Amino acid sequence: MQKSGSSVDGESVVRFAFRIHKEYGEPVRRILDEAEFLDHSCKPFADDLYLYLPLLCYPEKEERLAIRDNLEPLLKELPRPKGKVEFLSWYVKDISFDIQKKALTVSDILGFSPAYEIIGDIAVLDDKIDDNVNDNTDEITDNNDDSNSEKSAADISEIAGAILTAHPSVKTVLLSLGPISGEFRTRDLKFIAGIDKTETVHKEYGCKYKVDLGRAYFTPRLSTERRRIADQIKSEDTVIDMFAGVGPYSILIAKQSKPAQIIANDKNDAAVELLKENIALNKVKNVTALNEDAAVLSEKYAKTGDHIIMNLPHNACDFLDTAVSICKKGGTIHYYAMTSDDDLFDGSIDLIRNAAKKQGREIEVVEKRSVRSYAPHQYNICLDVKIL
Ligand SMILES: C[S@@+](CC[C@H](N)C(=O)[O-])C[C@H]1O[C@@H](n2cnc3c(N)ncnc32)[C@H](O)[C@@H]1O
Repeated sequence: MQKSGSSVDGESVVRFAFRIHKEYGEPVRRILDEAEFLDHSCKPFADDLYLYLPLLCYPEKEERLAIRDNLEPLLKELPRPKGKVEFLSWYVKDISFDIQKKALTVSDILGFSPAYEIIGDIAVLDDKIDDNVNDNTDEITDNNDDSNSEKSAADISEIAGAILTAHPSVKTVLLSLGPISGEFRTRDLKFIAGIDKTETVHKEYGCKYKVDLGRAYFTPRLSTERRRIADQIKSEDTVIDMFAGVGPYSILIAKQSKPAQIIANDKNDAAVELLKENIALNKVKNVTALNEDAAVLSEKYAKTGDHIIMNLPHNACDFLDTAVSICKKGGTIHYYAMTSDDDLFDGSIDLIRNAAKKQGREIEVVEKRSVRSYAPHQYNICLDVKIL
């Protein structure tokens, strides 16, 4: 990276800017942010036509080429902005940006860091928010040590107030009364502050998911994992999402990878209702929503899937016979499980090999991943396994 000439003048600072037509602003901002070029200490601004994004520095030639390679396909996909578009240089120097005032965080207000998770405009308070605590992604904010379950009602309402102050976009604070549990992986929630509701719309990688946290499973913590799977899907593929929930794998795949067809199934009626709404909300056409027990999928979909997604980590093993039977020769099963560090992968691989063997098939393990930690020495893993 080359150093940009920058100077501070009271409330503003001079930076290199990335200038792009306003209608392309959000996806471009995301790509530059992912490439870690955005200077978050300054406020982006727009004039009549263009958005100016503050850069930490002027990228080196190779970095500029990489940014261009990432942006060009995306810009081609988006509709051309209306009105006259001048193709000016993306990089402009000596642009003055206002400095972002540092917002108060929840721990600034409270003096400690409670555990909570934000989904859409709802914050869920709990020290065991999900199937998966001790997660090392950054989608949980201020999630450190404390157990909210041991706090008094007054403490809880003080925490809720701090969350509402520190996150102006949060409209509702709920308290999770226990872990995610049961066949449909849902949780009991208690309303604490703001607007009394459990429904919201969560945005992720350009997709919108309507969720109802009381009636169907959803976690934002798997966003990177969902993207990893979507990156493997090709346009001619058939994808079978056996435990689709409200559709975060299927819809991202439909939008990003545009495969021939996606069968998205869940046994929970409420999840499938939301899945259908999410298909409409995201305007994806190639997703078929089913409301079945996954065990019956082999009747209709024998040997049709190029990718079988088995995101039911606590008991995906019970559905391996079905998964093998609906997987085409050479197709891939994405198998999620909860395992401990004394046997992260081998036991699960044996289960998949045995299920394949029963149907006269062999396996090839393509990838073994620890997706996130779940409890001390316990991990949520994913195995990508070809069924030959
Ligand atoms: C861990 S959640 C994953 C949902 C979704 N893939 C996601 O990432 O948000 C597992 C889902 O499997 C569904 N499920 C549980 N048992 C099932 C079965 N026998 N057949 C189909 N779906 C089932 C639950 O209702 C739940 O939505």
